[in-house]
Amino acid sequence: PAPFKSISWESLLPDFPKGPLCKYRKKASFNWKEMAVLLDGKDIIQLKNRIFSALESDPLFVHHPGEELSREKYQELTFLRCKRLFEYDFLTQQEIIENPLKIFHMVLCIGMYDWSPCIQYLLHCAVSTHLVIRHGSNTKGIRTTATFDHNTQEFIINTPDFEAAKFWIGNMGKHATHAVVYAQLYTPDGQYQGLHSFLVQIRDIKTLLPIPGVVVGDIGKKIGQNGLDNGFAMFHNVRIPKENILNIAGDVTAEGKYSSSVKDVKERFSAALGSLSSGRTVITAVSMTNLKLALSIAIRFSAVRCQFGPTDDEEIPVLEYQTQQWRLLPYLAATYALDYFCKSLFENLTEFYLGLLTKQRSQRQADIGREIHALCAASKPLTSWTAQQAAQECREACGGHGYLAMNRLGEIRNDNDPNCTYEGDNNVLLQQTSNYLMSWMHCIRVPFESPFGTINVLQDYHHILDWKFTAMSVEDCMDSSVPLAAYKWLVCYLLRESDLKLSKEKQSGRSDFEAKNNCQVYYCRSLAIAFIEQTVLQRYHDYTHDPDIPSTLQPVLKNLSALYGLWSLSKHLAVLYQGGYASGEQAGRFIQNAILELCYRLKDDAVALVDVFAPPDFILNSPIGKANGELYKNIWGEVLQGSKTLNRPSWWTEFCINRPVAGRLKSKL
Ligand SMILES: CC(C)(COP(=O)(O)OP(=O)(O)OC[C@H]1O[C@@H](n2cnc3c(N)ncnc32)[C@H](O)[C@@H]1OP(=O)(O)O)[C@@H](O)C(=O)NCCC(=O)NCCSC(=O)CCCCCCCCCCCCCCC(=O)O
Ligand SMILES: Cc1cc2nc3c(=O)[nH]c(=O)nc-3n(C[C@H](O)[C@H](O)[C@H](O)COP(=O)(O)OP(=O)(O)OC[C@H]3O[C@@H](n4cnc5c(N)ncnc54)[C@H](O)[C@@H]3O)c2cc1C
Repeated sequence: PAPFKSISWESLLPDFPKGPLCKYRKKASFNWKEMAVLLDGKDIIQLKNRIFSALESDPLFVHHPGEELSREKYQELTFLRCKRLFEYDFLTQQEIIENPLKIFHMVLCIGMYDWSPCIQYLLHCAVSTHLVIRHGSNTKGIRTTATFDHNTQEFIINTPDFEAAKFWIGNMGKHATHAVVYAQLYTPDGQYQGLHSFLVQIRDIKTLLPIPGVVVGDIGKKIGQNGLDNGFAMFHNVRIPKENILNIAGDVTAEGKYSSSVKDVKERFSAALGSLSSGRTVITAVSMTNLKLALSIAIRFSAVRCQFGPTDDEEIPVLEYQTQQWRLLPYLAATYALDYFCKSLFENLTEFYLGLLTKQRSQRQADIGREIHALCAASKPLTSWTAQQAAQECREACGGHGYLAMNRLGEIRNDNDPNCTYEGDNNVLLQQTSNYLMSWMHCIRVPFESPFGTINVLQDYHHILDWKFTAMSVEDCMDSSVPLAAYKWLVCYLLRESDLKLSKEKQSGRSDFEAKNNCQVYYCRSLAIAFIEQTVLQRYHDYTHDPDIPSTLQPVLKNLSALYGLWSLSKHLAVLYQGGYASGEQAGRFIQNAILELCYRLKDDAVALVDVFAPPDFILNSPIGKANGELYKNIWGEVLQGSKTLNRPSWWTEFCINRPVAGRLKSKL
C-alpha cells in the first residue's frame, strides 16, 4: 500500500457528512482513512471510486424508489446494464496483468450495486467455464451425451429425457446464444470416454430464436437475483462441428480415436471440474461482500436508533446494549477476517492459473490444484452461511425498519441465498474438503507440506492431540493465539475421530459409499468446517500480528482477530470438552466473557470500522444505512418519493361502495 502521508484524502476518501453518526466517529480509536489505505492501497481505492462514480452518474443505473419493476422489465434493465458494463470496460489488459486483484475488486464493486447485472456480466465473461454443467450435485451422473460422427466430423448432442434437461443455467432463460454443455463423450467404437465440455449454439444470433433441435426457456421467478434470466435446455440430436469440443481433458481425432494427455479417468474428471474452483473463490468473495453491505446498514442504524435508557427521559443508541453488540460485532470481525482471507485465496488462485497458462506439469502445480479445490470447497460454505446468518441477524437488529424493502436487507439476504447452493451445494462441497484432509492421514508419520501450507499443522498431529486449554484468565484469552491453538487441536482431533469412525463403519461391513455417508455429521462435516475456520484465523492472526502493521491500527485489528477466533470457536465448545481439550467450568466461562469484553471494546470503533468498507450511499442504497446517519429524514425522504405514497388506491370503490354483506355465502358452503 502507498504510504499514508503522500495521499490527498479529500479527493480519495472524502470526509463523511456531519450528523448523528459523528458521536461514534469521534470515539473511534483509529483513523478510518488510514485503515482503508492499509487494507486496499491507494490504487484499489482509486479503482473503486472510478467504478462507483461511473455507476452513480449513469442514468441507466439510477434507482427507482417506490417503483415495482416487473420481472420482464428487471431482466431487460439488467441486460442493458450488463451491456453498459462491457462498454465501460473498467480495466485494461495491462492493469489486470500488473495487478490481477483488480478484477476481484471490480466484480465486487459492481455487485455491491446489484448482483444481477454483475453475475450476468461475469457469466458472459466466463462463458468458457460456467454454463451448462447441470445434473445437480452429481456431475459424474450427467446424462446428456455427445457422440462423435466421423462421417460428418460432428458431435451429436442429445438429452435422453426431460429429467436430464439442463436446468438453472444463468443467462440461458432469455438471451444466451451459445452454451458450454457438459456431456458424456462416446466415440464411434461405442466406447465411453467420460465427461467433456462442448460449445453449442442454442439460439440464432440475429433473431434469438432457438436453433432446431434445442428446446430452451426461462425457469420462472426465483427467491432473489431476478434480474438474471436462468433457463433450461434440452438437445435433440443437435449437431455441432468437431472443433467445438473444449479439449481441456481430451480430444477426438478425425478418425474418431480418443486421445488425452491425462491417462487416468479420475484425473480427467478432476481436470474437467477444475475450473469450478475459480467460481467458488468468486462466490466466497461475493458472500463476504454481502457481509459488508448488511453490516454497514445494521451498524449505522444501531448507532443512531435509540430505545429505552437509564432514566425515563434519556434513550440510548441500541448499539450500547450488550445483546446488540454480541449479535453484530462478531459478524463485523468475521467480515475483516474473511476479507483478508478472500484476497489471499485469490492470490493462491492466481498462482494456480499462472501455472496453467505457462503449462506447468510439475507435482507442485497438481498439489496447488488439489489444495485450492479443498480450500474453496469449504470457504464457499463458510462465507455464504456466515453472510446468510448475518443478513438475517442484521435484518432483525434493525427491527421493523430492517423489514422495509427500501432498506435493502431483504434483497441482500435473498441475493446471498443461492451462494449456499450454486457452484456446488455447501454440504456436498464440504465432503470434498474432508476427503482431502483424510487423504493426508497416511502421510502423518513422514514429513510433508502443502504448497500453501494449510495442512502443515498436521505435521505435529500427535503432539497437538496432547494439547490442553491453558488460559488462566479472561485477559489471557484476549489474543487470537488462544482460539488458534484450540483450532489446531480441533482439526487434529476431528481428523482422528473421522478416520476412526470410517474404519469402524467399514469393519462393520458397510460399503465404501455407505461408510463415507455415515461419517459426515459430527465427523467429516465438522472437520471441514473447523479446518477452514482455522485456516482463515491463521491467516488473519499472522496478518494482524505482523510487526509492519502501523501501531495506530494494530490494537483494533488484533481485537477483531481475537473476537473472530473466539466467537467461531465458541460454536465448537461441546467438542472441545468432549475430546478433553477443555475441562472444568472456567474454560467455557473465560471464552464467553472474552467475547463479551471484546464486543464492548469494539463498540466505539464499530462505525469507523464499517466506514472503512461501506460503499457510497448511492451504491449501498439504504436510507437507514446512509453515511449521514439521518435515519428518520432519510426514511421519510424515500417514503415520500414513492409515486403513489399519498394516492387513494385504484380499488377504493371496493372498500367504499361494494361493501361485503356478512354471511351472504354461508348457505352455499
Ligand atoms: C465435487 C463433486 C461433488 C465430485 O463428486 P464425486 O463424488 O463424483 O467425485 P470425487 O469426489 O470422487 O472426485 C473425483 C476427484 O476429482 C477431484 N475434484 C473434484 N472437483 C475438483 C475440482 N473442482 N478441482 C480439482 N479436483 C477436483 C476430487 O478431489 C477427486 O480427486 P481425488 O481422487 O484425488 O480425491 C462434483 O460432482 C461437483 O463439483 N458437484 C457440484 C456441481 C457443481 O458445482 N455445479 C456447478 C454448476 S455451475 C453453477 O452453479 C453456476 C452458478 C452461477 C453462479 C454465478 C456466481 C458467481 C460468478 C462466478 C463466475 C466465475 C468467474 C470465474 C472466471 C473463470 O472461470 O474464468
Ligand atoms: C440461482 C442459481 C443459479 C444457478 N446457475 C447455474 C448455472 O449457471 N449453471 C449450472 O450448471 N447450474 C446452475 N445452478 C445449479 C446449481 O449448480 C445446483 O443447484 C447445485 O449444484 C446443487 O444441485 P441440485 O440443485 O441438483 O441439488 P441436489 O443435489 O438435488 O441437492 C438437494 C439436497 O440433497 C443434498 N445432497 C445431495 N447429494 C448429497 C450427498 N452426496 N450427501 C449428502 N447430501 C446430499 C444436498 O445437500 C441438498 O440439500 C444454479 C442454481 C441456482 C440456485
